[in-house]
Order: sequence, then structure tokens, then C-alpha cells
Amino acid sequence: MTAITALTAQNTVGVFGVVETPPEFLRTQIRCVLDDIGTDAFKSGMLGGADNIAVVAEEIAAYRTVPFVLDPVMIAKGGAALLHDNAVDALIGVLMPLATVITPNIPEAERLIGRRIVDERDMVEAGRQVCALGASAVLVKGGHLPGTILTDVLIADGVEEAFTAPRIETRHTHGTGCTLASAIATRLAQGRSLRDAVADARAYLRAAIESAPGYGAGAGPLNHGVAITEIARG
Ligand SMILES: Nc1ncnc2c1ncn2[C@@H]1O[C@H](COP(=O)(O)OP(=O)(O)O)[C@@H](O)[C@H]1O
Ligand SMILES: Cc1ncc(COP(=O)(O)O)c(N)n1
Repeated sequence: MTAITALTAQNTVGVFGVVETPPEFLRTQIRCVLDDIGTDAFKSGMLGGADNIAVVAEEIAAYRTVPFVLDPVMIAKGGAALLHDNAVDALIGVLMPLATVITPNIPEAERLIGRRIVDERDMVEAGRQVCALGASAVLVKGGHLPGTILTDVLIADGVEEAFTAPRIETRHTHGTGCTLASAIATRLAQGRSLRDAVADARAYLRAAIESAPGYGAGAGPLNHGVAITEIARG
């Protein structure tokens, strides 16, 4: 179930317009789904601004036993801003403390800690710093670093784990991070540990990239309908 935080006019080439949902309407959407159907996990993505961040935090705060995957979406692949710069403090201050895990990519982690990240050692250090800001766990995603091997670093309960895999040569990577965060939330909803949820989500993401339909002139969408049987456990 979805509560729409913003409308975007976008395709594989870029984001051409954004209309943010009025905060009280976002609140109504969230209440509609939670009061009626309920949820086994939360995942947030693009939030737009501090007002919508406050609404999400207020509405999910009562569900402390429900896992929450916070994908701190800030900038689209094409460069469009998806979070107001002045909303980063609200994201750190009011949403991060509620999250089971926060999943920044390299530019987002750099923005959270105010320092450049150029290699895996920096990713680990950045992850530790994000935890020091108040995150329970962090998955620093390495897709934006160069190289033929991609690494994501999970830090949870003070334990670090690096997940590595070869980069798939493709331009069809629209929403890779969004897909990963949603898949992690799905596995957490099914009761798996965070570590196993990340491993399974990475396997699903990989299969979804490998079978991407190839639409559009830019970064095309993934195949979210990839059959679960095609996924080898990561
Ligand atoms: N070309 C690729 N091949 C395989 N995995 C990829 C590729 N691009 C991204 N990924 C994986 O997708 C996930 C999200 O990618 P990343 O680019 O780091 O974040 P975002 O999509 O949020 O910008 C990470 O797990 C990363 O390792
Ligand atoms: C609504 C929305 N959320 C997130 C992204 C980031 O995805 P990407 O980094 O692939 O552009 C996006 N383009 N649009």
C-alpha cells in the first residue's frame, strides 16, 4: 500500500516536474491504509520537504514494533532534487531515530556526514558516522563508486558486513536503490533478520536489473515482476 508523498513527471531521461502532496492530505492517506488494513513494514522514499517528513514521523511513531526502512532519497539519477536541502536536518532528527535501517547511496551518505567518500574504507567510516547520528543500522550503497565490483556496507549492532557483486553492464538502473529498500522492507515484514533481508533483497535486485525490459532512451526501469524462482540467494 502506498501513500503518495509527491507527484513527479519523469521518464528514463530525467525528472521534469514535482508537485508535493499537501502534508495534511499525506496524513489522511497514511491513516486510510493503516486504520483499515495495517502494515507489517514501512518503507519511505522521496519525501520532498520537512513538513511531509514531520507528518510521516508523527503517523508511524505509534508503530515502534513495525520495521521501517528509511531510504533517504535526495537527488534523482538525472540530478533533480527530490528533497529540499533544508529538510535534511528534519530527516536526521525526526525520521532516522524511528528507522530500523537507513539506506543512503554515496552522495546521500556524503550529505548526511558532510565528507567525501571515495572507497570502501570511507563507506565503513561513513556508516559508523551515520550510526553516531542516531541510526540503528545503516546500509551504505556503493553503486556510485567506480569499478567492476560493487560493494554495499551494512553496519548493524556495531557489526560491519560488506556485500559484493560484479557490476552489471547496463544503463537500466532507474530506481535501483528504491527497489532495494522496498525489497528489504518486504523481507523484514516476513520476519527475516536485517542481514538476511539485505542479502535476499540484493539477490532480487540483481535479478530485476538483469531482466530489465530495456525501455526508454535513458536509465530504464527494472523488472519488478521477476519470478522469485529465478533468484539465487545472495
Ligand atoms: N550496474 C549495477 N549492477 C549491479 N548492481 C547495481 C548496479 N547499479 C547499482 N547496483 C546496486 O543497486 C543498489 C543501489 O545502487 P546505488 O546506485 O548505490 O543507489 P541508488 O540507486 O539509491 O542511487 C546497490 O545495492 C548497488 O550495489
Ligand atoms: C519519485 C522518485 N523517487 C526516487 C527516485 C530516485 O531514483 P533514481 O536514483 O534511479 O533516479 C526517482 N527518480 N523518483
